[in-house]
Amino acid sequence: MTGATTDASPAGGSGSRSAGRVLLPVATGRQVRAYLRRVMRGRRPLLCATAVTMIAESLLGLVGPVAIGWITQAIADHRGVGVLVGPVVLLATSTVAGAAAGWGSTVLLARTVLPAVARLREETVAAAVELPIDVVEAGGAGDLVSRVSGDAELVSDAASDALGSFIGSGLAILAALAGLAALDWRFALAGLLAVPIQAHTLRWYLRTSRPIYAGGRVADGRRASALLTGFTALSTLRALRLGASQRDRVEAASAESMDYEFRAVRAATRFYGRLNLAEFVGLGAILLVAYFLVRAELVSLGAATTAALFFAGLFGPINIVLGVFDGIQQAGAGLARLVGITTLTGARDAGRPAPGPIGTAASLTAENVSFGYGEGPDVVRDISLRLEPGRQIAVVGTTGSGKSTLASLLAGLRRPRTGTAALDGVFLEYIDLPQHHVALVTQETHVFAGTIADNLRLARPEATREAIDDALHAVGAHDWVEALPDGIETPVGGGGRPLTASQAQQLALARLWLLDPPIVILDEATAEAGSDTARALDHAARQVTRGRSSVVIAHRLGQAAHADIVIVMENGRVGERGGHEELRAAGGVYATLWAAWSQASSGPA
Ligand SMILES: Nc1ncnc2c1ncn2[C@@H]1O[C@H](COP(=O)(O)OP(=O)(O)OP(=O)(O)O)[C@@H](O)[C@H]1O
Repeated sequence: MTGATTDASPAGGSGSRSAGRVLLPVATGRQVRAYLRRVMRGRRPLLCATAVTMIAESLLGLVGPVAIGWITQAIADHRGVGVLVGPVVLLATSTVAGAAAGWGSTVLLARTVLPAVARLREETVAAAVELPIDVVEAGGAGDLVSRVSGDAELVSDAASDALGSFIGSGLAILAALAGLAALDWRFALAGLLAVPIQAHTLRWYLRTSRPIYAGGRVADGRRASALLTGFTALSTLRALRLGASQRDRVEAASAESMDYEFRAVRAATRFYGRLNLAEFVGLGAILLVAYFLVRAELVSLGAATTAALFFAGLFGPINIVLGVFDGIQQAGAGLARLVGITTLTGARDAGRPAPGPIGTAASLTAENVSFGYGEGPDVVRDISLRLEPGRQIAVVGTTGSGKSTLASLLAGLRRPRTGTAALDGVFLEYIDLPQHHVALVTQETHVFAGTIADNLRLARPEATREAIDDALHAVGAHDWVEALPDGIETPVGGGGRPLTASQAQQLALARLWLLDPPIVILDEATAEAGSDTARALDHAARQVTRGRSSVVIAHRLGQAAHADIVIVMENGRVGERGGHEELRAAGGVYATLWAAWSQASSGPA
């Protein structure tokens, strides 16, 4: 099992604990490097071509100062205008060629790096979608959202912008230093006086800003979690008048996040201030050296001008390179959080047995499955069952006995604490998107923003009009959908036409019909027993389970009468197990429940 949310994540990434919550893991430096090597594999030729055009761009950038130096010298020597033609043509050509090389390097960089960033985004979103619910719950959905949005944005910006500037400016610096040395080694030496100050400043800045950025990203995740909790639990918070305390939580998370931002800005201001000092020292030294060298006639005035221009021309690239560390540090913190998500599925895949083909006649088994929420006690205890192809198991029990929890374990949405849930012998957590094999309809059905047809085509994008009508007929929703002004094209969900709970449930069942999975698990409890709605939903449920293997959480006891096996849950355990008639005859808990049910309702539907 991948206990992904503990401090020592299974993949070795470090999870962080905050305010009692264990956040999703953050990848280690080694994991990030391994990930980068993997995504950049096969892109080496493009990367080399990018580097070559960047070097060309930087070298061409040096031609300008050299040409201006020649021109200055020619004017100082009172030479004829004809002498200027060569340097001027060189200046113009190098400018055009430099612009072309700059364009080429930008295009190549985009082709090299942007697909890698896109892949990182895709992989992390895919990994995030596959995370078991308990991992997301423990880590906080907000943290996950902030990773796949904010962190992905930082990495994308750094890769497409900062990285290019970093490489280009780094090369420009090297070339300019070489140019300085070529003019006179003493110029290079004078310019190098700035380096110790810059190196010290950079070391100080990296040491200071790394924890600020890492902490800031985590704080942003926490703020997103607090906000998301506020939105998703809005009605509960309002009903219980808990708005103020939730607002306090959001404010505290925002204050923490802002504190990190202030600290980052303070560090950056001091960083740039110290860099200005380094420039002042370097340029002062070069001008001093130039003064003495020209006076001693060891270098020409033109060479001295070129040297000063070279050094002044270094300010921009140096500031860019050092400033880019800012972006790279932030992106590094974001990248570690993104790769942290992929380590969870990576750890799962490392232990994954090669799954054989899972057929449509697969059998679903649970062996000694136990589960509890968070660090709480087990609410499902030591349950074993086997669902044979085409058979139906009904699970009954009092409220809170663990039925819905068992349903989510059998659907692979949650992972057992101990024991295993498997499909044809393959553990559910080793199967990509087990919903393709096992589909679950829960008590909370989400109506997605879009038309009714859009909602149904989520299950099968290529579904024809006829297929959609069939599905609606099967679940008994065809008539009310047809009666809507735009039929299946009527907008529903998020601002669209409101649907009743049982209509939403019917749409969920129609989606299931289109999805056509071999195994279905039904855990819906929208309708009051004995009502017309209950009868309609029971009919729809029977339609979608016909010919399939199914587990029906029988919130209305009448649903159990048609099952091959009935399991009675008591306090998380299997209390009784057997056929409907067999259990009725046994005179135990089920018989009592059934008698009460039959009396209270107008009879089984
Ligand atoms: N997300 C959760 N976090 C913590 N505890 C939970 C969570 N969901 C359920 N529980 C607890 O687990 C136990 C089993 O709940 P479960 O919903 O599985 O029971 P159930 O038999 O399906 O109940 P019902 O018929 O009311 O839906 C209950 O004590 C419940 O309070």
